[in-house]
Amino acid sequence: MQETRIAVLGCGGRMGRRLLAVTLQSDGCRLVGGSVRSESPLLGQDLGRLAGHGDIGVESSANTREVLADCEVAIDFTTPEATAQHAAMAAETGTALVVGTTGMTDDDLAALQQAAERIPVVYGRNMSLGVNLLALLVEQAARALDASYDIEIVEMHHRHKVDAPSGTALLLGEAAAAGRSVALAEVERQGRSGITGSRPAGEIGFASLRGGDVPGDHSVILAGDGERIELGHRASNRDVFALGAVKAARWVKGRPAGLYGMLDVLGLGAAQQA
Ligand SMILES: NC(=O)C1=CN([C@@H]2O[C@H](COP(=O)(O)OP(=O)(O)OC[C@H]3O[C@@H](n4cnc5c(N)ncnc54)[C@H](OP(=O)(O)O)[C@@H]3O)[C@@H](O)[C@H]2O)C=CC1
Ligand SMILES: O=C(O)C1=N[C@H](C(=O)O)C[C@H](O)C1
Repeated sequence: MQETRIAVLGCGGRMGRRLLAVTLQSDGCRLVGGSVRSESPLLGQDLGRLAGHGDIGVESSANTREVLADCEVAIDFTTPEATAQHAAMAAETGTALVVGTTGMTDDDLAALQQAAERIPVVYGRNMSLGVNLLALLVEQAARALDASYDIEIVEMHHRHKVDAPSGTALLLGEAAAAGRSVALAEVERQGRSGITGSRPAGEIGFASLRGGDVPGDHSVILAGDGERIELGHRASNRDVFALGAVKAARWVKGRPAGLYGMLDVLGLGAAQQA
């Protein structure tokens, strides 16, 4: 099989470095570029060194357009603003995209959708096999149980995470809401404090914890009278996300333009779930 030429946008970040390393170690992949911001102290660094390997003779660049033009698939785990700009550029260069950035606004998502009219884009708020399987189980459990079972979603992440609830928590909330055939926006409750009143039936609650170096823990609790069901996932390192992203990069190469989700990549179902 032909090699997939991959570039990593935001290659100096926590995920960026693991994406470099996993791409370098993956059969059928060639790491051909990486971008950093023009102000970054990591500009011009060898990508192999950034990944914790030996030098590979490819340096980080602040010329994102050139990086995009030189690869077949770009993987983007940066910030919502940067991802929206990268999507517009990738549509111009005709480069396929794999996006893992969370905290995207409706406008940022619209930029991804617009790009997906011209290029194939995989968008996944969690690239691990386990979380995507968990989302299917949550949907099934929420469908099987009536609204006398209260659904609460708890997530914990490292102290550096800037968005809450996590993209994964929202993905799991959407899965639970789909199981109940309601829109999440109609029933979600993000955080509680003060005199909140008693809990309305049907609410889907979110709680976010931050601390230490936790790569990502998620629990979905379905609490009824006399029993409680807990479905959960714990990532023990970031490679589980990077491996999913590189798998998506290999999968998306050569696909028609469109917005795809990790369920498509993982072959877990026809649903378009990002
Ligand atoms: N979908 C999934 O499976 C996962 C998603 N994520 C998401 O990925 C994102 C990144 O997470 P994480 O790696 O922890 O965060 P980091 O802050 O460590 O990394 C983000 C990187 O993007 C860089 N960056 C920002 N703007 C640009 C730009 N215009 N051009 C090039 N680089 C840019 C930053 O550079 P600088 O430092 O110079 O500002 C930084 O190095 C988050 O949204 C997170 O939620 C994380 C893990 C898994
Ligand atoms: O910022 C992170 O680290 C993570 N972000 C994603 C999210 O917001 O769900 C995925 C993973 O949990 C790690």
